[in-house]
Amino acid sequence: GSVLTHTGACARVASNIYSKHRQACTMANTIKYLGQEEAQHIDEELFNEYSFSVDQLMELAGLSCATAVSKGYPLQSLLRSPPRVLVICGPGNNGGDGLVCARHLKLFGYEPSVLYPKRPNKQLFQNLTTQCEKMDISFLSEMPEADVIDEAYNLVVDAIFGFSFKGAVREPFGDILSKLKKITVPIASVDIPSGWDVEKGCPDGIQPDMLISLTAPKKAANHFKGRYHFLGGRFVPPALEQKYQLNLPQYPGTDCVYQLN
Ligand SMILES: NC(=O)C1=CN([C@@H]2O[C@H](COP(=O)(O)OP(=O)(O)OC[C@H]3O[C@@H](n4cnc5c(N)ncnc54)[C@H](OP(=O)(O)O)[C@@H]3O)[C@@H](O)[C@H]2O)[C@@H](O)CC1
Ligand SMILES: [K+]
Repeated sequence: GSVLTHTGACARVASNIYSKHRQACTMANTIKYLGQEEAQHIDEELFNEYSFSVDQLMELAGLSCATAVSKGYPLQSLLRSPPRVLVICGPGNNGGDGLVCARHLKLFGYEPSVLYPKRPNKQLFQNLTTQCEKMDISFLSEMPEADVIDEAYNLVVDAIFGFSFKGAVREPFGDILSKLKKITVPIASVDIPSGWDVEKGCPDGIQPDMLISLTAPKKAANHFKGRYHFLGGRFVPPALEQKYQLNLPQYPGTDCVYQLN
């Protein structure tokens, strides 16, 4: 009896080790980290060939970001009450993801405030702004000092720049990023840590605690040293995934995020 039990236990341990090993190998070998141009091509293809609208994908991207935040920083774990979160939105679609994220964070019970200093003159972004305002999400008129952020907020969502960022940072974002370098509360970056080169990263840039890669990680994610790396944006059609050999991991059940580490 005891021999049989022992054999069974060994087989279970072995199969466990094997499946963990296989999981680790699949992870290490296959998920593709995209270059800037490749990320832009996939983006164009989703809209032009697959007929998605920006609103659709942005909603799923922003929902993924809010979900990842709630997994990494659950309401009951926050040190400051009320559960304030500062969401900083940039002038492109990364900023749009931030607005959607703020709205979902509010629905999840957080108290988001948005800083949105450069607003594009497009209906989509005006709508997202109105939706936030109607949900009593406050918009700040200027970037708070680093010590004020540390006192008032539990974390900062960085939705300033995504995969179209290029060149030297222009104002007012230079000032905003230099303040973000001084804060001690965690930063959760949407798609790419803002100010980082999309492929090479930025050793003296902001150092987020969380990165939410959308669609697929970008090469800059190789330089991410924070605690939580999530994959979100569960909207990639299998044919597109195959064409670009993205080798995305299997999202668990119906989850909209996958924790990479
Ligand atoms: N298919 C997908 O994968 C999906 C992608 N989605 C999301 O979209 C993101 C990509 O969005 P994007 O292409 O609109 O560009 P983004 O990175 O937000 O920045 C562009 C803005 O920044 C500005 N800017 C640039 N450089 C600058 C500088 N040095 N200093 C200052 N400003 C600078 C630039 O200004 P401009 O050069 O035009 O004056 C422009 O206004 C992607 O990362 C993901 O988050 C999801 O929503 C849905 C599905
Ligand atoms: K970002």
